[in-house]
Amino acid sequence: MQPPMKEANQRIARISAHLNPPNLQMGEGSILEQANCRAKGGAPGFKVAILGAAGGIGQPLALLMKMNPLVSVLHLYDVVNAPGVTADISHMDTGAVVRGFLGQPQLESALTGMDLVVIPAGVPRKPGMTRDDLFKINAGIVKTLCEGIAKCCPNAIVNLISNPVNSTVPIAAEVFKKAGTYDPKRLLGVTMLDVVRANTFVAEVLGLDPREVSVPVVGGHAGVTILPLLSQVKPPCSFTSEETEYLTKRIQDGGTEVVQAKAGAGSATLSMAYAAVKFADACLRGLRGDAGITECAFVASQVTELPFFATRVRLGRAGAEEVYQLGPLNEYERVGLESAKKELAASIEKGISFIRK
Ligand SMILES: NC(=O)C1=CN([C@@H]2O[C@H](COP(=O)(O)OP(=O)(O)OC[C@H]3O[C@@H](n4cnc5c(N)ncnc54)[C@H](O)[C@@H]3O)[C@@H](O)[C@H]2O)C=CC1
Ligand SMILES: O=C([O-])CC(=O)C(=O)O
Repeated sequence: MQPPMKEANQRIARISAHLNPPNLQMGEGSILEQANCRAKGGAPGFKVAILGAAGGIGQPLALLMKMNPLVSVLHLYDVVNAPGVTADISHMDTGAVVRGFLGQPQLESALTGMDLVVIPAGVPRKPGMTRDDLFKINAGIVKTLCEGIAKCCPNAIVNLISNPVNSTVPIAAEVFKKAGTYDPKRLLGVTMLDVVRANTFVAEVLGLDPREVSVPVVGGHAGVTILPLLSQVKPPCSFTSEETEYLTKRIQDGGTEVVQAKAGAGSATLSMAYAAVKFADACLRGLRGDAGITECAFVASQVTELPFFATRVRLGRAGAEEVYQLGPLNEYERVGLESAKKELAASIEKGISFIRK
């Protein structure tokens, strides 16, 4: 039976009133709450926030997270354009309820209650720049966002993408220490794109499907600190010294390859969103209690003398529950490790002193 005309008109008026752009800047009164819809995000799953959700990485990342069945609530935060991205993504007929948050005054609402916070906020490189050149701007952005996390969701797992990762992870750790909320297991620098690239490039050389290949990449996430362990590739295989040289360099320079190809229009966004979702999904499966989830990440570590280092970690309910050792290295990798540690030490120190100064 059709509702009476007056009631139907009222219902339409009530919903369309909430589709005005200002009301899409959701926080307290989300579009769903205001329109009194039945969906409240109560489906089983995890609550995930993306900080920097309107950016080159943030948008495809939001799209892919909205498709992830482990996500029940997806908060999209940015200092620009969050309402538009939120409106767009929220029309996808997948399970996660999407809410948007715009600007610093809505950061706390964006973060409250989150299980996982993914951070791709900050400026990307242009040709000729190193990742370290981004420190000046991104250090402050990461600091502010992590202060919000310490206050509103101190137990959330944090996936930090913003560059330079080798310094932003130490920055985040210092912010959390200052706030008294630091749990090293819950702070993970995302180096998954290095692994994704390594799998792809190694598969190309071997003539295999990249899905069958697994390459551990250790160290950090910039230039020589990115150290693929080609002696530990699965399935077991061997490389000529030319192949080793070519693959190591290509993996280390993968980011620069994209920056140059984009010629001023930014750095890797689509492959990064893919890698970020692959990593976030592993974290969520760990949170759910799945056994045997391992990925490489840049974490607090005792594997070397440095306080942070990327190796394979086991992901569980508490985050990075176990940090694996490097395993046997060949001579080429031992030399690479020394160069990686030298640069890493300086980048880590730079991040720490940014907060302690
Ligand atoms: N870890 C990794 O493997 C990779 C890291 N990156 C890094 O990810 C970062 C983002 O890259 P893109 O998405 O390409 O840049 P983008 O410029 O396209 O997007 C960044 C977004 O962050 C937002 N933002 C700026 N300040 C913010 C704040 N205080 N709070 C919240 N959001 C803020 C911007 O409004 C923008 O929407 C860069 O630092 C880049 O170097 C990029 C690729 C790989
Ligand atoms: O190269 C960049 O600036 C972005 C990045 O970290 C990557 O693509 O690996």
